Amino acid sequence: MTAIRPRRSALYMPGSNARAIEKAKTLAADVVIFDLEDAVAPEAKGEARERVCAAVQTGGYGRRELVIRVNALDTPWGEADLAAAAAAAPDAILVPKVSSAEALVAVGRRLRHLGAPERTRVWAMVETPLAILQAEPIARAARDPETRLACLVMGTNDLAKDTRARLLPGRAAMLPWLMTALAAARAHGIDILDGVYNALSDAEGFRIECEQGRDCGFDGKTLIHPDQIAAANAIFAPSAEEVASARAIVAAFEQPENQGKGAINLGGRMVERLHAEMAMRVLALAEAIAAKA
Ligand SMILES: CC(C)(COP(=O)(O)OP(=O)(O)OC[C@H]1O[C@@H](n2cnc3c(N)ncnc32)[C@H](O)[C@@H]1OP(=O)(O)O)[C@@H](O)C(=O)NCCC(=O)NCCSC(=O)C[C@H](O)C(=O)O
Ligand SMILES: [Mg+2]
Repeated sequence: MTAIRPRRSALYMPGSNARAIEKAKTLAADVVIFDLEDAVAPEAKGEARERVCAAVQTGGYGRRELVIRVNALDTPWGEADLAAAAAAAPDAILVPKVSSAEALVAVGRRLRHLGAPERTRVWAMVETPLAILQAEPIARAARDPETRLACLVMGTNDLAKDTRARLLPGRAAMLPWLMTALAAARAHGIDILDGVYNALSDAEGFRIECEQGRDCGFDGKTLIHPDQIAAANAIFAPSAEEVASARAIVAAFEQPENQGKGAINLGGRMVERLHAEMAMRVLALAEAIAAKA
């Protein structure tokens, strides 16, 4: 099994907000996303680019994964963002409004041309109606090493804007699109993060939406405020009961009497070898989270 990198909580912050960029060094988010796109006004784009790239190069963020969200390449800022981000060498560059696999191939080529280090991966926002319709080819681009694609990120605000679907409790309208993107990501072995929850002060609504995202299979949730980090970290981590159950399943299949069996009875439940594989992933994720502490 490849090493797991926990991505329970991915906190966006405007690249124009110096206080937030500094504060992120002390926050328990697994991922810090420095935004140069929608959270930054056009007149502040240049200054934000410089501030964000300097912060990434200077460091001080410990084990947090650092991601720069650039403006789309067809905007007046995209090319300069990509060049500056490539030189800053974050863990990943998040590309917004991706609607085709070809767009990712073009970004990958530009990054190679710019000399971006191999360790800098590409993440793609899934936030246009076309991206939903093209989710499988977009995720399949991860099989082409030139694209560097490692993770999809749902952009539910843009999806709501472009489709006119409403972001209501339960997300009935969004669920088919969330699951389409999730199936595409899983089919091609990459991670996928759920969209943001805009109601900053609604802790209960946020908890419910995190649990829904976790139960849908997302690896974590994108966040907009530090107050959302603790709940996301707890909900997207395996619970103590899940870890205990995973240990029991792995131990059961290690028993000599179960060596040749594909399915066993464990405490009144049928458990198959696929459950042992799932259990090993739960244990690996729990270990990776513990190693961060
Ligand atoms: C939403 C906010 C504008 C709220 O700001 P504010 O009211 O100022 O927050 P607080 O006063 O409660 O802040 C308390 C302290 O926390 C720091 N803070 C706040 N937000 C962040 C953050 N995101 N990261 C780091 N630190 C943050 C404040 O500086 C305060 O610190 P201190 O001075 O020490 O007390 C604001 O939270 C915000 O700007 N959030 C992020 C907005 C953003 O990045 N949006 C773009 C991404 S969302 C998106 O585009 C999704 C996708 O593309 C889609 O289509 O769906
Ligand atoms: Mg968006």
